[in-house]
Amino acid sequence: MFCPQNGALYDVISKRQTKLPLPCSGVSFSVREMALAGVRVIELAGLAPAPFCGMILSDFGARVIRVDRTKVTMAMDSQARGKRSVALNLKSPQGVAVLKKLCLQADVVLEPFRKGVMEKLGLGPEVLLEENPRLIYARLTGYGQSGSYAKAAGHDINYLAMSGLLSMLGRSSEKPYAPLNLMADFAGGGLMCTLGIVLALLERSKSGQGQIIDASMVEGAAYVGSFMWKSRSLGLWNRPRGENLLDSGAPFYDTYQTSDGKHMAVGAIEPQFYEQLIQGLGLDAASLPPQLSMSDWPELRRTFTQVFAQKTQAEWSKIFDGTDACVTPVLPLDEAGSHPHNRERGSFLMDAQGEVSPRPAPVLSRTPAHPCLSRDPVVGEHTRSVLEECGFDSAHIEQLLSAGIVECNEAKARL
Ligand SMILES: C[C@H](CCC[C@@H](C)[C@H]1CC[C@H]2[C@@H]3[C@H](O)C[C@@H]4C[C@H](O)CC[C@]4(C)[C@H]3C[C@H](O)[C@]12C)C(=O)SCCNC(=O)CCNC(=O)[C@H](O)C(C)(C)COP(=O)(O)OP(=O)(O)OC[C@H]1O[C@@H](n2cnc3c(N)ncnc32)[C@H](O)[C@@H]1OP(=O)(O)O
Repeated sequence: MFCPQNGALYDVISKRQTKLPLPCSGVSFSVREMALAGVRVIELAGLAPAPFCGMILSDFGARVIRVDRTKVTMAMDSQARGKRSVALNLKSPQGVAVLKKLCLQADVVLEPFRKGVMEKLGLGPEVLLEENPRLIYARLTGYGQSGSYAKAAGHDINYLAMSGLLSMLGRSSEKPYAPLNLMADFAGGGLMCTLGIVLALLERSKSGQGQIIDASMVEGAAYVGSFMWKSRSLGLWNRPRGENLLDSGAPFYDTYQTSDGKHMAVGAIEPQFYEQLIQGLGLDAASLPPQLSMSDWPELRRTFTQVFAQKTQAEWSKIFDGTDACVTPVLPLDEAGSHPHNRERGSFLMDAQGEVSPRPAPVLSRTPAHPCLSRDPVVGEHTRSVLEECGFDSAHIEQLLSAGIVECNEAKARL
């Protein structure tokens, strides 16, 4: 994979820095070819969702400047690749003036705070859009910019609960559980906000106008889950939680432990795939209850549980690989990248620190993302260079530094 910042190429498989033809185009490329090349983003440092949005934008070529607080030692942002960091005290008028100047030259400002915080700082949309009418002002919150909860604190599980979806997640006779902080923070939050920003950029290319994006994680998560609402008429969710086709109720849509304590995932919904599942398990279909006989699902699950427990995950993978039985190994994070299919596609990358993580998705054929693989920025590492690019002269920068309005940690970054 390629790092636009330092031009390095890293081969994920051999774990060596090397000059490889790029997996997508096979030829060298320049940063300008990425889809978001030239887009300038000001990301105000926040928790998981906004940093994810900033990382996606950076992966696809945007120049993301993350505005960190001063007097913090470590960034909370583990999704910082490709970003530059400016440490700026927004609780000072001079700090606000610096941010305004950065936003004058930006295409996007992304703020992760609860409703009203930016207005309190004198950095609300009215102010920034007045100064830069082309600015796309993205507001990523839990509950949105209106409504009785708008100013309430919360986290992924709260937003997922308010979306309606959490009520559907969990096994029969167990309480609802949140699938990590995936649904509201990331799917309905960071990713949905990214969609909003890209839509607004596209629209601006016709209108020349910026606009405000009110990205509520409650609404984003619910929107991602639209299928749940729109498929109720199909009878997919008529039974209690955990007793339906796709919520762990159906034995042919579930996971099973193997003899080596690992698991296999089974998704054999259609009859023609279910038939191959039964064959792979070595069972006689005639001796089993009908696939869709819900009252027999507990018995069918017991049968599948007993059979899967007889072989290792590798043995079952050997049996089911290459079939349409819809049976796959449940891979832990540190094995997903080395599975043959994922390796063949280069679905995971290794950065300069040897950390493996997913490559950006989706893959665009002509202008693919090429995430930066060098280390994450130190808080305030790029303060001086960013301010210089923005037109601050050295005397002004020194004054801001000595007044503690900004911090510059170039030296620390070189340690
Ligand atoms: C499930 C996830 C949450 C996962 C979080 C984990 C990833 C992290 C949680 C704990 C972290 C670890 C811990 O901190 C210890 C280590 C620390 C070390 O540095 C790093 C490693 C750690 C192990 C660290 C690792 C991880 O980071 C953790 C495990 C979620 O659900 S995230 C989604 C949360 N919700 C939202 O984002 C919705 C919108 N936001 C909000 O509702 C609020 O922001 C929120 C999240 C409720 C927080 O409320 P809070 O009162 O704290 O802030 P706000 O009201 O938004 O106001 C912000 C104030 O900050 C001022 N400000 C902002 N920028 C600056 C600046 N540059 N200079 C000066 N001041 C600034 C701003 O003016 C506001 O001030 P006021 O309050 O006075 O208005």
